[in-house]
Amino acid sequence: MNSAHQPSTNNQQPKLKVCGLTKLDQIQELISLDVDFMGFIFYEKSSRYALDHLSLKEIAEVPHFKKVGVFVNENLEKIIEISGKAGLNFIQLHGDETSEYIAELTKQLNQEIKIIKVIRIGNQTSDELQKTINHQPSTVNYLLFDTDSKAFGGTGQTFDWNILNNIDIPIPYFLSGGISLENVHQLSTINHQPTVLDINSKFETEPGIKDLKRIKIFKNLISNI
Ligand SMILES: O=C(O)c1ccccc1N[C@@H]1O[C@H](COP(=O)(O)O)[C@@H](O)[C@H]1O
Repeated sequence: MNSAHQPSTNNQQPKLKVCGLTKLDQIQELISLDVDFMGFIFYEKSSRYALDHLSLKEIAEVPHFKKVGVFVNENLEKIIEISGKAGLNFIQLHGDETSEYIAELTKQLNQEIKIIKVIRIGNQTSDELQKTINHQPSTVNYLLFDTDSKAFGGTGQTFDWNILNNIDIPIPYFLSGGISLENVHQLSTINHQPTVLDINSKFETEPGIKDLKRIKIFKNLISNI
């Protein structure tokens, strides 16, 4: 990754990703709402594991061109197989995937599929975080910042967004981790705005069941940012 890249403020209106989808009728409604990215979790330990509710064929037939598959330390063959059968457009690597792993995945993956690498933020310093960012391979298309946890993600916990003001983020990024109707106004404290806001557990009535009313309100709120 080119660390000499100048930071940009990205004043564009953020796009929206809704993650942890498990129900076809809800997916249809979200498509009608023009949600930009649809997230499916392919991590068996998640309470939002897509394949407990949907088949790969059903996901492939979802008429949307920004379908994101979320994987945690998964073996490469499985990612290649699922991404092909489910017609994924983005792979979100939410575990501890190394540069070597990402390089190998990029070689084997359909070249049209984009890679989102998650960086989980815990108690690292901004210098440590910057190093992690700078060491990502150039084949990573987007970063995603989420709160660190033993469960890897989907906890509804936020991290201190201030740390993003102390680092250079050289490529577009997704912001996630407990984003809600209650805290979205604090986005204005971030200098370099995220390209995509990734919402999940704070917009659910139970894991995998989305609260569409709240998502509509959120979408309206961010379209006025
Ligand atoms: O949602 C999950 O169950 C999950 C499990 C393992 C890895 C990632 C997971 N979801 C991702 O977590 C973030 C933040 O979610 P939340 O808003 O804090 O609930 C989001 O990127 C999901 O893609």
